[in-house]
Amino acid sequence: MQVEEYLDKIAESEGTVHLTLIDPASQTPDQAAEIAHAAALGGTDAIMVGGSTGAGGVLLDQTLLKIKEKTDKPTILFPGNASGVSKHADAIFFMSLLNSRDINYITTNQAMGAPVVYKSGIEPISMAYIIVEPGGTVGWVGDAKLIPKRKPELAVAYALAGKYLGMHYTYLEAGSGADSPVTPEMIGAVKHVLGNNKLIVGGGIRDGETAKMCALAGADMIVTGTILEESSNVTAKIEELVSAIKK
Ligand SMILES: CC(C)=CCC/C(C)=C/CC/C(C)=C/CC/C(C)=C/COP(=O)(O)OP(=O)(O)O
Ligand SMILES: O=P(O)(O)OC[C@@H](O)CO
Ligand SMILES: [Mg+2]
Repeated sequence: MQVEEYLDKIAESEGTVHLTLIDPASQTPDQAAEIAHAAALGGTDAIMVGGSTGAGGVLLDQTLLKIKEKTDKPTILFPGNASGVSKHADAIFFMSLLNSRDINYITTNQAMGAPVVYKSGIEPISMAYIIVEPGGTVGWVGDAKLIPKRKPELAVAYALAGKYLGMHYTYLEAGSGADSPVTPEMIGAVKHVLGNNKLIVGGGIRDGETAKMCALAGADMIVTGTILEESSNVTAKIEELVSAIKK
């Protein structure tokens, strides 16, 4: 089964998907594989691999290879630029940062990365990437014109544009390590116009209660990264998050 179909099926049958984000720059490949293994035991559905700084090349390849030794969960690239593509992943979130001011993040990195995706045969999953305040490192790196937290209508406008451009997924991003995630009002307003298109929410989600709030507001998939890097018991943390968002 293709990864997109796999994720969509889980969203349908279990209500919400949990995605574990691993940044190859944050630990060794062996440590990354331990986190992925522990996350799989806790019930995560797939492993996203990427970071906004220094996440390409040998470190990315080694991280993916080690993760694949330790778990059968699908691996999905979450690239910060064209160097974030690796043939060792199962799929890639092939995203355009719709509210960037920099054409590099709207189409150029995509053009530079596309031939690598083509040759490697990994599955591209088209995605509209929208960054909301505070935006964190990724907002700065991607030169995003941040969507104000209290302006859901602007997020709705970008999400609709992505949908009409044919993108299957929409990712509302508050930035890795954000103090608080995207508001339920914004999530609900965006999901309302997306209909059956899948909505991913990430940035600043640290506990089951917050994850549940995002899921109830309309998120189809929840991403957590930072909290897992900080957890002493990744399996228990994932169990907390997963049990809060699944039917
Ligand atoms: C499709 C291709 C080949 C490239 C897309 C390139 C685009 C649009 C990038 C968007 C801007 C960007 C810098 C995204 C990075 C996404 C990401 C991996 C963020 C989270 O990484 P963390 O490691 O959690 O955050 P820090 O890097 O801030 O720690
Ligand atoms: O690290 P956290 O805050 O979980 O954010 C995850 C993801 O949305 C970052 O791209
Ligand atoms: Mg990081």
